[in-house]
Amino acid sequence: MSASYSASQTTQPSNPTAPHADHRLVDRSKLTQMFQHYVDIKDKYPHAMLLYRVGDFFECYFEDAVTLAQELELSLTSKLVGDVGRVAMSGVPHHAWERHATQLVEKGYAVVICDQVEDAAEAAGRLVRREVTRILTPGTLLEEGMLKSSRNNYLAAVVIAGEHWGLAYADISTGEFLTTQGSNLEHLTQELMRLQPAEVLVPTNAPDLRSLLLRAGEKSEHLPECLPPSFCYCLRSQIPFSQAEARARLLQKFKVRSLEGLGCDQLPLAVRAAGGLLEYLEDTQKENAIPLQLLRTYTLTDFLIVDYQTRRNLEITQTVRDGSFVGSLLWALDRTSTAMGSRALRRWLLQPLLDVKGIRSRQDTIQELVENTTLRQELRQLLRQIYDLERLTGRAGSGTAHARDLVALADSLSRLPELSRLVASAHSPFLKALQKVPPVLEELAQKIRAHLVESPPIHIKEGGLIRSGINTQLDERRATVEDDQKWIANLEVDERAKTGIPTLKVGFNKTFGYYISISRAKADQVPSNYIRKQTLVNEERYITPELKEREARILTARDDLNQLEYEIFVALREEVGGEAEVIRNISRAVAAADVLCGLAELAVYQGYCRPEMVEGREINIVDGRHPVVEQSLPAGFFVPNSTSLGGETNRRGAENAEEEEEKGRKRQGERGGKESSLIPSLPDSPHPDLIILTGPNASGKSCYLRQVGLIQLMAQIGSFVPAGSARLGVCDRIFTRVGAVDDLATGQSTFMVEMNETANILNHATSRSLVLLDEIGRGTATFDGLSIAWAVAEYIATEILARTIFATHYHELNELASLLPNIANYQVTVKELADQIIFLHQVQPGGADKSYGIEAGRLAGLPKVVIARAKQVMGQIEKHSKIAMGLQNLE
Ligand SMILES: Nc1ncnc2c1ncn2[C@@H]1O[C@H](COP(=O)(O)OP(=O)(O)OP(=O)(O)O)[C@@H](O)[C@H]1O
Repeated sequence: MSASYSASQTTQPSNPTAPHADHRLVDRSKLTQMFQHYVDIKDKYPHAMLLYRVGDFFECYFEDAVTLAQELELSLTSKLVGDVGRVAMSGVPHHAWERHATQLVEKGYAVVICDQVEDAAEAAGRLVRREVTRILTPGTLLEEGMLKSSRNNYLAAVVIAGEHWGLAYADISTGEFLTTQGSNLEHLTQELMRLQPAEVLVPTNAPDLRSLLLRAGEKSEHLPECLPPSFCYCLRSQIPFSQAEARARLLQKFKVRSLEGLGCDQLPLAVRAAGGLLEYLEDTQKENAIPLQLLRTYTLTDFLIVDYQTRRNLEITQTVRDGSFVGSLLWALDRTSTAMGSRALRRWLLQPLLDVKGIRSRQDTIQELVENTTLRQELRQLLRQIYDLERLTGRAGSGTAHARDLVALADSLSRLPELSRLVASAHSPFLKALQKVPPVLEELAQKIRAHLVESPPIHIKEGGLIRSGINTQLDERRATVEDDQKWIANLEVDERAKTGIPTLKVGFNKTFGYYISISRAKADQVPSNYIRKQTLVNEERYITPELKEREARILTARDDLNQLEYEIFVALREEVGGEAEVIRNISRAVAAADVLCGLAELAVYQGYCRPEMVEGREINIVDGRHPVVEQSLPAGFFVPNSTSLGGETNRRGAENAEEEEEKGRKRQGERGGKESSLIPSLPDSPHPDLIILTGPNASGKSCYLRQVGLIQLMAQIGSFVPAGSARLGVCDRIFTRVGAVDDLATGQSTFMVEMNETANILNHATSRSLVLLDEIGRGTATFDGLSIAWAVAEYIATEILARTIFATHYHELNELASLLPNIANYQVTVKELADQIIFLHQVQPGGADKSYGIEAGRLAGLPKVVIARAKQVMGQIEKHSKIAMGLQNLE
């Protein structure tokens, strides 16, 4: 049973006079009609928080009341219900439900909204009609206030069969819907970590087949162990995830005869996951038909693979230290002007490209915008006036948009023709995509503007939305109401004249409606047709039959008017929803142009260059900079450094990874699993495959290492890069092994974490990969560590041939370069003065010939004798540690 439910489940209090706090334990025959309805609904959604509309409040009763009060720190009261006695109760004002529901969803609860769907007056004495109008779960949010504008909110579904898996995900607020399949569970984990879904659906054999929501970190025997614990999971029935049902559902949803066009015909697990996800939406979104885009099938290997550790180490979307956005690569690069662009940039950074053509067309667009300053600036200005078209459309399509959303949508749509005029003579692909605006969108924008007033109210059932002249019936009703209102407005003047009471007033309140108010001192002067309704301290309130008649007319006419306005609005909203596909197509183009325009702006202001993307394995960066550190230092303080790795001359490896794996296997076989040959026949090269990078603490090794990784990653999203110039071959993966932290959650030691990560790299890297290793072997005894570091570097340089930078304090590793021609030594230089070390942050060829640890100890104030002794010990160690020579003797 889910903890979200058990948290809300409270046992019957031992004190018989305490309010009931478990709806299952009351005698239902004794409940009032409304409460019977309440418990019926609660039975249907036992695992969700039920917010039940009563008048101006959404109320919770029984166990939900207790949970609501606890979770949102509200007061818990009770209500006397029929003959069952008191029932625990708490609630929130109806206009604030979104805020409170958001908090509950953030805490991992599913929330069911049961609203009044008719006016209390309409019900005229019988029970007001109430229906479940919305079910909110973390992955199915649509409301503006509940979503972060700069990131997608994904709902994912997984199907696992042995080592094979299917994964589908959708952002129902923007309509994206994708699916994929794989055969290695580790890849599933990595993909989930990339997506960071708000909710993950998992088919299960759990006995209770209704939705069970497990909050992040919560355990369940029904949850497959391979799934990372950091997400919110929803356990679902197996049936909609079956091949037949899932397939049928997809065919029906997308009105296609076969799944071939969607690309998943031959991917049964991908189909099952996507079908299961669709069923969940049907189940939770009720009549709100979510406008999803056509399902797209993708393959993990279509993109540069950046695993979770690497994304974390390179601080792509958040910093390692405190998980903040400020200081991350995304923070440094984001100059977008729209929410859509901001989300797209995040997606691009998490899924860089492999396809050189795709990269170049992004570069071409950036280049055009870099070169054409006026175009860039005008484009940015115009983009700023475009609201979140993707999400506004989503809300229109799902019937949750209010009138202000449609006005914002119309405003944005009417910017599109301006946008198209602006880019009319542009020639790069992503700007050309904006040149044609489907005429239907202009018409739609005009229609919305023609129908809706300029600043409509937030509530859509209380009138004041629709302009006059749109609907004759509406105009007639309005005229009647206005006439009657005029009559009432004149009444005060007329009655004052008639009665001779100058202080007479006409007022209105919710309980009595319209009334005539007269001070008590003048009460003896009231005419005989006045009927006294209420006596206050200083005044008497009256009505007249004529006033009441007018009032009834006004109120009914106003209700009718509001209803008619609502109907016109809903029809308009549906029309907008009907164009979701067209709007979203252009939104995607706007988002992409926004990202590229932002990257162009960045390139200009930060002095980035267009990297030349080449076919080979080359990574050639002249005067590269770290994009984030550079921005956090005063201008001109960052010291640029160059990098040259993996030139053509080193290409001993095969063209593609598969061939390479095969070669690797052969190599392994030839040696009968023996250790690798120490001196491979590699030609000398100015572009090594592996750089051993040494230098004192805080000299800039980590910074340099990351800068190379970030430049490569930026290049593969199509961005310009912080360098004087760059020639870059496309990488298939970037690996990092950086720093050392104990993984307390899994109880693994620093050293084990480090070894696991290193093993992962050695087992998966290819000659097309970029490997960044920062300190290997520090978490164990020095000799163990040094030996492992040596063997790892050697293995990479001889067997894998991945482009690698290996930062280390073991300057003994510099000896490797004398053995292997594709290894080069680099050092980050410092200037030593008598009593201080000056960091130059310059990376230069050559290895640091000494470790600065003892020096650092001296500067820190260690006693002189300790320093002197340390130097003696050091001398001894060095004397006996000519590793290369020793190993050669072994051969
Ligand atoms: N190229 C550079 N230009 C200017 N400042 C730099 C440069 N590289 C690094 N720095 C500064 O030096 C600081 C230390 O750099 P970094 O953490 O990379 O050192 P390190 O050699 O890896 O140290 P340790 O061995 O202790 O891990 C950085 O925070 C940065 O502010």
